[in-house]
Amino acid sequence: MGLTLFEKIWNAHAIADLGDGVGLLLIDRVMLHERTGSVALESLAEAGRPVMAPAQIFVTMDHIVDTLPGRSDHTIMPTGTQFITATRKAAQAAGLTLFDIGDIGQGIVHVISPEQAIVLPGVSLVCPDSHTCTQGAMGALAWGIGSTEAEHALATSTLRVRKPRTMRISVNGRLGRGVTPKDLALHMLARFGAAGANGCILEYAGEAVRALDVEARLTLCNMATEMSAFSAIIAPDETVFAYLQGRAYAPTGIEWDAALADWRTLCSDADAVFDVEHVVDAVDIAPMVTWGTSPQHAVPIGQPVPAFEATGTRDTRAAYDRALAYMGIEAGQALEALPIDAAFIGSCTNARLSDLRRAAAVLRGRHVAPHVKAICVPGSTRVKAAAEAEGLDRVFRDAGFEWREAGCSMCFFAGGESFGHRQRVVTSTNRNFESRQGPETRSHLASPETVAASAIAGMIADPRRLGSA
Ligand SMILES: CC(C)[C@H](C(=O)O)[C@@H](O)C(=O)O
Ligand code: SF4
Repeated sequence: MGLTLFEKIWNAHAIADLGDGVGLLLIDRVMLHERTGSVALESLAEAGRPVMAPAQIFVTMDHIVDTLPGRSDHTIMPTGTQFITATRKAAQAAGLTLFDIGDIGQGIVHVISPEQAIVLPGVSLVCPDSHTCTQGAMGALAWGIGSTEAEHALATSTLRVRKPRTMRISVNGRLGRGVTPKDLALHMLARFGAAGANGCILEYAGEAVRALDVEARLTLCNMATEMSAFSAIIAPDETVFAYLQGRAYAPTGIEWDAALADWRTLCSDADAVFDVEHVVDAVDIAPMVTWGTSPQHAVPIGQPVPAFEATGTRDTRAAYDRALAYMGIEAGQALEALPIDAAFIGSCTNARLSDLRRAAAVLRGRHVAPHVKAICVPGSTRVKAAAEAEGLDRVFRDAGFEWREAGCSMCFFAGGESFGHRQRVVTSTNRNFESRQGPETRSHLASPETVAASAIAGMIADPRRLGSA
């Protein structure tokens, strides 16, 4: 029987079989950010244990750092500065690579890693952050861990891992005009549910996935954690290899040639067997938006809020009622044309250059509705610089968007900056949980072009109706 891509990478990193389905794996890269990384680094230093392989550890400032222009170590979050300074101090003391405030390499951890070829096909990479699954789009085994596990990985370059079950979702056909990988991810969440990939390593395959560029694949894999997957992975191909060549940490010369030969073997064998298989048809998918407080609460924009009976058995009646009450909407109500207070383009899901380009194409020559607070936060300082080099910042600013420094920003309200009480936000992020973007904020997840179209309309809008100006 053939092997899945996951099994090939697992076998290449297995040091010992610890029994009961648990293996000890070699860890090639650890990525850290100031929110959870500081905890791991400090605790390790307190225990007097050194980092085993400092050259394989990369640290960035993204979660707590302000994204306001002219930022410094000072943050709106009262205790935020401590996280930043502690992370810097610990990273410097341990001799780690640090992408600090003001550094071109700074940005959201899952954006800067592919951007600098820190993550490569076939490597094992961990980060104390649940969206580490994003990086599986490069053909790596990359997954989110806790701070204690991060400590272990830092000290030993190994980790105990329970072998996940395997799942493959094959996406046939091609996505239609104006339909994005974010819509595909939300479509799958609506169909399979927030527990749909429970603990599985989820391989995305099929014609529609092969056709995606690297940034689109990153968006798709980003939301696997919202389906409770262990992680996601896509077999690396020429699209990925071309993207990586020449980037900062990519191999060069004969090492590149050797790596390429190895990477070309990284795919699931034709006779590999997965524990679970699903097939999705890309042509069936329309631009999506969420109506509730879980990413699984997603519907095509043109459809009304579904009745409880139509949502399957995933929510209890009480949870469904609570979600609607929280969101201030009713069953059967149209989502399209629902008035909004704010629009947010940012996050590790949808703040790469291609996302900003597509949103800018919607915004060009238009202006956001007067009552809408609209913010764009590039995913990394490099994305910001590249966007500015082609004038996208002007498009956003002229349209009435704030143009920010790179970071997680208002994807995740952690006591810092936020949208106002009960504000309705259309957002390109990945989580619409209660109070995710501020006190009792009402978040509607969507693609960057849907966020842009909605900002202009002042209400939830289908970007296909607006098109490029
Ligand atoms: C703060 C961090 C640990 C958290 C995560 O793990 O994902 C955050 O990034 C999020 O998106 O909720
Ligand atoms: S952008 Fe949002 S989802 Fe991504 S790592 Fe930051 S807080 Fe988490």
